[in-house]
Amino acid sequence: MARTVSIAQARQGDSHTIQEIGIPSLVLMERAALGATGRLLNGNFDLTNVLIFAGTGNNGGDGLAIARMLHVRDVKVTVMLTGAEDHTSTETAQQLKILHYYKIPVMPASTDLADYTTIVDAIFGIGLDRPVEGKFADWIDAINASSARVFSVDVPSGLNADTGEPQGATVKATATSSFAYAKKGFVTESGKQYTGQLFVEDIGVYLDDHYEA
Ligand SMILES: NC(=O)C1=CN([C@@H]2O[C@H](COP(=O)(O)OP(=O)(O)OC[C@H]3O[C@@H](n4cnc5c(N)ncnc54)[C@H](O)[C@@H]3O)[C@@H](O)[C@H]2O)[C@@H](O)CC1
Ligand SMILES: [K+]
Repeated sequence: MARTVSIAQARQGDSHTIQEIGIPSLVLMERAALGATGRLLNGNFDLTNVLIFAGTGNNGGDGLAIARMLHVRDVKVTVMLTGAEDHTSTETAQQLKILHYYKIPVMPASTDLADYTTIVDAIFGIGLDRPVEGKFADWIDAINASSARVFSVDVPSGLNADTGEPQGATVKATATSSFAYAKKGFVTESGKQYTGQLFVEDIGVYLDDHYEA
């Protein structure tokens, strides 16, 4: 079985790579998005009308980079953002700026998802830190109820990546691209029901040079 890591290990791997090795965060994000975009382009997804459902953290930033990579390949893509454009992480703000250059439509999140053939779930990754409730739960319920195929970025949003237990409303994905390593929660009986087909993308983060799991 492929190696799995805890959320703490995943975070440690990212920060070591960025801060000590010196590979910029946006480079890791670009590699993550390239890997995921390849799965979307080469997998069994109807890319007629793609929605990127993006959060304001770096998981959302990955989603925005995927939006751009699909757009330049002539895929029709729309972005829904769960929060205000001026309340995003640094990397996600940069990805938004790039999207605006390309004039890719960005709109506030909603539950009206009927038109989309594929939904990319980039709401929460390993930064999930509390149960999913309120409007976030409404959005995730709408994603799960839609007829679109759902592709999750790094972690199905709402899933506790350590335990594989849902933290309130949780996306049930058709497929998930996880970055660097699969997460421990994905191989539990519960977690397996949420990831769908699991891919692991090499983004240039390797734990063995500094950390014994
Ligand atoms: N540079 C890096 O560290 C990399 C990060 N990557 C991506 O970044 C993700 C982690 O990014 P972040 O640490 O920004 O975290 P996330 O983007 O997973 O989520 C953080 C945001 O969600 C909010 N949040 C958490 N739980 C919530 C809840 N229940 N209801 C409402 N809001 C909630 C937090 O307040 C925060 O604003 C990874 O999963 C991966 O997708 C990748 O781009 C690879 C490199
Ligand atoms: K996600």
